[in-house]
This record gives sequence, structure tokens and C-alpha cells, in this order.
Amino acid sequence: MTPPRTSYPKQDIRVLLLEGISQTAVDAFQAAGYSQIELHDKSLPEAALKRAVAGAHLVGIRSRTQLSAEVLAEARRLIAVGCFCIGTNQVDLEAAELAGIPVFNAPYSNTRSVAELVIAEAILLMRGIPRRNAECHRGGWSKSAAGSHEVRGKTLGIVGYGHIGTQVGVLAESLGMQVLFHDIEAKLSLGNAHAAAGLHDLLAHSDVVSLHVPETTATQGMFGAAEIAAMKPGAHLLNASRGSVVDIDALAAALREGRLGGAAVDVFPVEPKGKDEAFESPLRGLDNVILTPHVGGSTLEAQDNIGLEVAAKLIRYSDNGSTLSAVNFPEVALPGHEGSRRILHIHRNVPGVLSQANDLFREHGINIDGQYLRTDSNVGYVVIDVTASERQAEDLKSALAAIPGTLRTRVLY
Ligand SMILES: NC(=O)C1=CN([C@@H]2O[C@H](COP(=O)(O)OP(=O)(O)OC[C@H]3O[C@@H](n4cnc5c(N)ncnc54)[C@H](O)[C@@H]3O)[C@@H](O)[C@H]2O)C=CC1
Ligand SMILES: O=C(O)C(=O)COP(=O)(O)O
Repeated sequence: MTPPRTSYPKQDIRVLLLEGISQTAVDAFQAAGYSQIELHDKSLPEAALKRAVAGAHLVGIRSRTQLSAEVLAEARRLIAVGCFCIGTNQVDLEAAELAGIPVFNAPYSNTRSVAELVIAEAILLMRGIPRRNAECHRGGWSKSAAGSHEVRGKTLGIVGYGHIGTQVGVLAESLGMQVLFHDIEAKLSLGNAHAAAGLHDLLAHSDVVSLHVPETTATQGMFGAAEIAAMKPGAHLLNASRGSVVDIDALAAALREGRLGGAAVDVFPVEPKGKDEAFESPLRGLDNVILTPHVGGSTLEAQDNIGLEVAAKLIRYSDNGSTLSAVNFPEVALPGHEGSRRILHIHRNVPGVLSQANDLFREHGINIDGQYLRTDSNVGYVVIDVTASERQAEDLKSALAAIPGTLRTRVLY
């Protein structure tokens, strides 16, 4: 079956996928009729990124690519961005919205992978395995129970009790751990987990502390020397959230001085762009630290599911206009539009735009079959289904594009 025609022919829509996004995404785009797909296995340096996004209509990234306002300013053809991961802190979401570009992500697909890694690390740290592993590699043989503990009966403190934090809690309870959590939102406790009275209360009672907050202005640097000092002596810290959350120098000092028993760190304030760049960190060389290269969500299962999930969201927006589950944009869920032309108009949310748009339809003598509108404080997104010839729809699109405040206009056939 020939795919439905879009105002811009699908074979001319350019998809740019960075950072080794799964083949499942490529397959999904191809199955939907998108053939121009450019793939890169790592993130691009800023100048190359600007050049690449300038020619792209759909861009897929993971956590490493910074889509700043400056980069987005080059992306004049860009229709939508897909973050093939959970975090969207690497994108200037407001700049994207003000440019009329919805951003999508995969809020669930890698959560189990992170939770499994965290539980494995908690067990390894409580047994002192990172140090013993390092010693064996050097020919040592410290066969001793000193400093080794079962996790059963110990307390795990979870900071950020969201999709990942709750799963970590459930898995930890199945191992017989007691679970405390701290969140800025009121959260339903799963199992026998208890909300701590506050962050410092959690720190005072936990044998292992695991961070699962997003990067926000409030979480940047939230775990500094004071929080580390408030942890139980010999406790362990796990960070698979974002590198900016923890003061890495304060953590390195506490580990060197033996105030903390150990740490497992997956995310860093500065991460290499790819294999060719060296990883620098004050935590390197510390035997009581598990260092991993931001692989919390990197399992084949998670990546394959993320590829499908985010590609489907980008395709749905490109083909149908639905912004359902966009993280920065008014959400409009749309039915199919067989038999109608669908006109998409994204505009700054200023008074009068909608009435001018409606006037245009009257002036052009075009009846509106369906109209969908959502706004937030920055933008309005109006979708209008009309019975009109291709020519009439294109004329309307040009007239709509001339309304002051218009950010983007598209016609879907
Ligand atoms: N290492 C890796 O490969 C991966 C890392 N991540 C990171 O993990 C983060 C969390 O993921 P999810 O659990 O899916 O997100 P989520 O949004 O479901 O949960 C985050 C929780 O943190 C809470 N929170 C926000 N600010 C807080 C604060 N200042 N203090 C305490 N709690 C706060 C929120 O209320 C929410 O309950 C992501 O934003 C991402 O940065 C996610 C996937 C993979
Ligand atoms: O999902 C997230 O937020 C992650 O941190 C995983 O990032 P990645 O896709 O591995 O670059």
C-alpha cells in the first residue's frame, strides 16, 4: 500500500539518529515509509551537530547530545526531537517549544535495567567485592569476612521515588532489605517502604543510599559534602541518576578518607562523547568504587524497546500531528484524518491568533470538519481538519503562516 502523502513527501523527510540508537528505530521508520535515515554511533561535536541538525526534519538523541538554544536555532527544518532515553535535561525544552518543536522521550523502557544494576551494585558493595576484585587482579588474596555484610535486614535509602526508585525498592524488599525513601512529591509506598521524615533523616538511617532524581535546578549539586557527612559511617552511595546531582570531589574525599564504605557511580559531571575520548574522574583508581560508563539503561532489551517507543511517537507526530506524551508541548491526541486535509498551526500564545485563523477559513470559504486546540503559557497548537483540495489547503497554509506569532505550519494529506 502506498503510504498517505504528506505536505512534504516522506521520502524527503530526513531522520538523523545519533548515539547508537537501536536498529528497531530504523526499522520502524523504514516500515512507515521514511527512507532518508542518517545514523551515527556517538554524539557529534557542536559544530558538526549544528550542520547535521540544519538538514534534519526529525532528530533522535540519547543523554549525551546537548540540544542547546544555539544548536536548535540552526535547526530550521526540524519538526520534532526524540530523546531515546528518559532524561530530557540535555535539550533546551523551552527553546524547542518556542521554535514549535515538540520533544518526546521514553519514560519507562529502561527503568527495569537501571533498577537491576543498582540492586546488583548494592550487594557487591555491601560485600566489599569491588576492593576484593581489584586486589585479586593484582595477585592479592584477602579471604576474610571483615567488612562483608548480607543486604538482608539492611536499610536502603532511595532519593527520588519515581519509576526507577520504586522498582529498586520492590526488588530490595524481595531481598529482605528495609526501604526508606525521600521525594519532593507525596508518593504511595510500595510494599513496606516508608517515607523518611526528610533527606537527612533518610541519610542517618540508610546503609546504602541510591539516587534516582532527574536533573533539575533543584537537584543540581543537591548531594554535596553536607549530605555525604550526614550518611552513616561506612555507608555506600549509588548514583545512576545524573552526574550533576553529586559533588564528585566531596564524594572522592569521603571515599579516600574511609568515611564512606564505597560507591557505585554510572553518571558523571563530564562524560566522554564516545570511545575515543578518555574518561577523567577523581574517582578513578579508588578500589572501593564501581565505575560504569553511563550504562544503567544500556541493555539490549531496553534499547530495543526504546527504539520502538520513541520512533513510534515521532512517526505519529509526523504523520498524524498527535503530540500526546510530548514533554515540552501542549498535548493534542488526534484521531485519524481519512478524507480530510489536516492543517497544523503552532503559534505563540498571544491573543487573537485563533480568531485570525478562523477568519481565514471563512474568507477562503472552507468548512472546518474538526478542530483541536491546546495551549500552554508559551504556545498554542491548533489542528484543523478540512475538506479542501490540495491547492486550497496549501493556500490556507501560506495564509496561516503569515499570521503574526506563527511558529510552524504543516499540512498532512
Ligand atoms: N544511568 C542511566 O542510564 C539512566 C539514568 N536515568 C536517570 O534517572 C532519573 C530518574 O528516572 P525515573 O525514575 O524514571 O524518573 P521519575 O520522574 O519517574 O522519578 C523521579 C523522582 O524524583 C523526584 N524528585 C524530583 N526532584 C526531587 C528532589 N529535589 N528531591 C527528591 N526527589 C525529587 C520526583 O518527584 C520523582 O518522583 C532520570 O531523570 C534520568 O536522569 C534514567 C534512565 C537511565
Ligand atoms: O534514560 C536516561 O535518562 C539515561 O540516562 C540513559 O541514557 P543513554 O540513553 O544511555 O544515553
